[in-house]
Parts: sequence; structure tokens; C-alpha cells
Amino acid sequence: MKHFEANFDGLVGPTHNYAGLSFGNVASLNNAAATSSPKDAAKQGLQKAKALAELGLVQGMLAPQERPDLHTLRRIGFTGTDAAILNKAAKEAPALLRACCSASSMWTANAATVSPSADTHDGKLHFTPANLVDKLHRSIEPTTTGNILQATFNDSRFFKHHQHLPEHASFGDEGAANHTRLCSEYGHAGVELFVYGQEATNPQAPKPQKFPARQTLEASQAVARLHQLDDEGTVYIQQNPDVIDQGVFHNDVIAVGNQNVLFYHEQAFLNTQEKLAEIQRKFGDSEVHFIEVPTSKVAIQDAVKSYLFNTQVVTLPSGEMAIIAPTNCQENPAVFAYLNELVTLGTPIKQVLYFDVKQSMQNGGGPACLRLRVAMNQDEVAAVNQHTLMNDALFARLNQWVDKHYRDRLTVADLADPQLVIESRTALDELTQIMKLGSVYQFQR
Ligand SMILES: N=C(N)NCCC[C@H](NC(=O)CCC(=O)O)C(=O)O
Repeated sequence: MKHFEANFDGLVGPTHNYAGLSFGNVASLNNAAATSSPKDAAKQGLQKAKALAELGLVQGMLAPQERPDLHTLRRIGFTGTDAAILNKAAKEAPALLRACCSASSMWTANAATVSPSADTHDGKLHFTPANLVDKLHRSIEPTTTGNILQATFNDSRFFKHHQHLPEHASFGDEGAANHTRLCSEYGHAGVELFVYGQEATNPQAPKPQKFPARQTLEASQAVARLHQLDDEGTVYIQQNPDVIDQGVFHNDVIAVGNQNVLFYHEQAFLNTQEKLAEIQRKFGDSEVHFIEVPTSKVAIQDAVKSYLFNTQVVTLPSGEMAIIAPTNCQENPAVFAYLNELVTLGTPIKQVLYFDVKQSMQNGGGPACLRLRVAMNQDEVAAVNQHTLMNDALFARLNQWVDKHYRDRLTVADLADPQLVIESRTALDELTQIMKLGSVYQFQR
């Protein structure tokens, strides 16, 4: 049986904008109130997804969410027509309106945690949508995320969908951004690494002082229980609180793994040596390539600016690995020099491919934020909703759809425009037909 690691990229939604919503995420704060281009953002994402499909990887797309989120605005007491609600919210609670308009579901690394069937006791592939409780604008994602995941992975013989964890800070869960899986082959049982920022039930444990730790140990443990993982196939690692305070708001901003490679910054974790030894022991006989990037070569600030670690490390059909990096890495001299050296070091990583995803980067989302990894065997791939899988036809169709419905420019002031609701719903309604998703949105129910 053949095995693959598929990437499901988030299709950027029609309201992509810069609202400065993510305290602790340097790019989001620095670009607050900048003018965005939803059209360019969506096309940059589609280009990357198409390129990965052309490299021979299994590539899917996940639909964006309905924004502005009028249902949440109604839930918090705004009444009247859609236009009246937007008008009132813009005047009386502009920060809440901005939170209800973010296209943040595009970062599907935060959509869910996924455990492949090779790791789980019941032999099913498990999904738990992330509750994203640390940020208001993201906490309104998980229910629709669950609907979209179920419409995409819609065969209960293979896929098991859980409800998101309880919506409380003790269970702060940011999904796959704080989870990576090492394995010898995608279809063999692997070691799942859960990286958390703090322990909710132990106030004495280390935690960041300035910026929030979005993921708790308790959330990671709950997901591992739900997914029926073995203790021997699971490692919990605490992220270094000092780097969270320097803008590393998710572990995937400082570390990434693929098969037998863990690529990370020397300051990424606490108790690094002990944890690497545990990973190696649980991995088994063959060797894990621990590629540690020292501060002397790449400072934390350079890693945060360039997103060196928010790269996708992928295995090509040839068996060699490539790094999918944002063009921002080419523009940072220290990082570019490091990447040029990396491919000569004799590790499995042999090439670097650069993609312009600047529209997303300006909100703190690099190539790896834009994708949810799902390791699957060929029967599972066949059971996926085939209309979500990238190919020439879907690429052309989605580009046409973007051209038809998306604005070239969007400012925060435009978010109160009632026309944007109509445009967004018309676009998403058509998208659910293109991707054969059924009625996943509240406005369709
Ligand atoms: N690292 C991963 N996997 N994901 C990146 C998520 C970026 C996202 N940015 C935002 O939500 C910014 C929205 C704004 O400010 O308009 C966040 O902070 O949650």
C-alpha cells in the first residue's frame, strides 16, 4: 500500500485584511491597518499549492470561512438588517467588528491536529479542530472548521472527527502549528511531538512573561487521548518561554519536522537534550536527523522576520527532501546564507524552493501556516472528497472564481461595507458547489 503526506492549504477568504488582531504576533501588529489585496493573497496561496501538486505531492484545499461573521455579531447583541448591524458595530465596537471579519482561517496549520491511522489504536485518521481560544477572532473558527473538515474527509470508515476542546484557557489549543510527526515512512507508526507553551494547572511551571502562550500541555494531552495515541509514540515538549516573548507565538515559527528530520532553532525548546534523547528512543533504531540552527548563524529576530522555520519540509517522489520557503528568506542575508549552506550539509534536505506568500506573511503566516498536513494511505486518499484535491482543472477554476469575486484592495474601513457581506456569501456559495462541500456555512443552513 502506498502512503503519502498530503498538504491541505487554506484558500484565502474574500475579507483578507490587516487588522492587528494578534498580540504576540509581530507581523500582525506591525502591519495593522495596512491595505491588503485579497485577490493577490488568494492567488499567491493557489500558486504555492499548485506548485506542490506539480512536484508530485498530494495537495488539497480547505475552504475559507464566512466573514464578516454576522452570526457572532448577532450573538453579542447587534440587531437589525445586516447593513444596520455592520454600521452599528463599526461605530460602537470597531474592534469587535474587526475580529468578526478576519480571514484567519486561511492558516490551516491552526485548523486542527491530525493523527494518521498508522499511529492510532482504532486505525482511523483522527481530526480535532483547534479551539483557538487565545484570540477572539480565531475563537469563532472551530465549529465551521469542523464542518469543512467533515465535508472534505467525509467517509466515517476512515476518518474520525472530534469536537474541539472545551473553550477555556486551560485547554488553549492551536492545532497542528504546535504538533509535528516524525516517522521512518509515512505509513509506519510515528512519534507525534506536541509542543506547548504553558501548563495551565501548574502555576509554578515556566511560562512567558510578555506575550501569551497559546497552547497548554493539558490541551495537547487531551488531543493525544482523543486520538488514541500510545505513550510510546508521543513526546510532550515545552516551548522556550523566552522565544514566545520574542514573537514565536507558535512552535512552527521555530521548528518543523518531516519523516526522520527535525529542523529547529537551538533556542526553540526547554530541556532540549533530554527531549531529543526521548524522541530518538521512541523513534527506534534508525537515526533521526536533528538539524539544529545555532543563534550564531540565525538570531531569533531573523527567524521571526524571515520565517525560516515556517517552511514546509517535504519529501519529493525521488525520496529527497525539499524546503518550501517564503521569498522573505531570500531577502534576509543571514537566513539566505544558512539555507544555501543547509543543502550542502549531507542531510536529507537537498533543495530550497521559494514562494512569494507576502500577503499572508504580513499577518504572520508563512508557507507552513497555510497548510494542514494529513498523512494518508492510498485508500484514505481515495476516500477524500476528490473535488478538494488540486489539479490543473481545480487550479484554473479557483483562479477564475477569485477573479470574479475578490477585491483587489481592502482596508479596515471597508469591513463595514454591506456589499462585502453579499460578495463574500455569493463567492462562498459558489465555492461549496465547486468543491461539493454541501451546506457548511451558517448562512446556508
Ligand atoms: N504559525 C501558524 N501556524 N499560523 C499563523 C497564524 C497567524 C495569525 N495571524 C492573524 O490572525 C493576524 C490577523 C490580523 O491581525 O489581521 C495568528 O496570529 O493566529
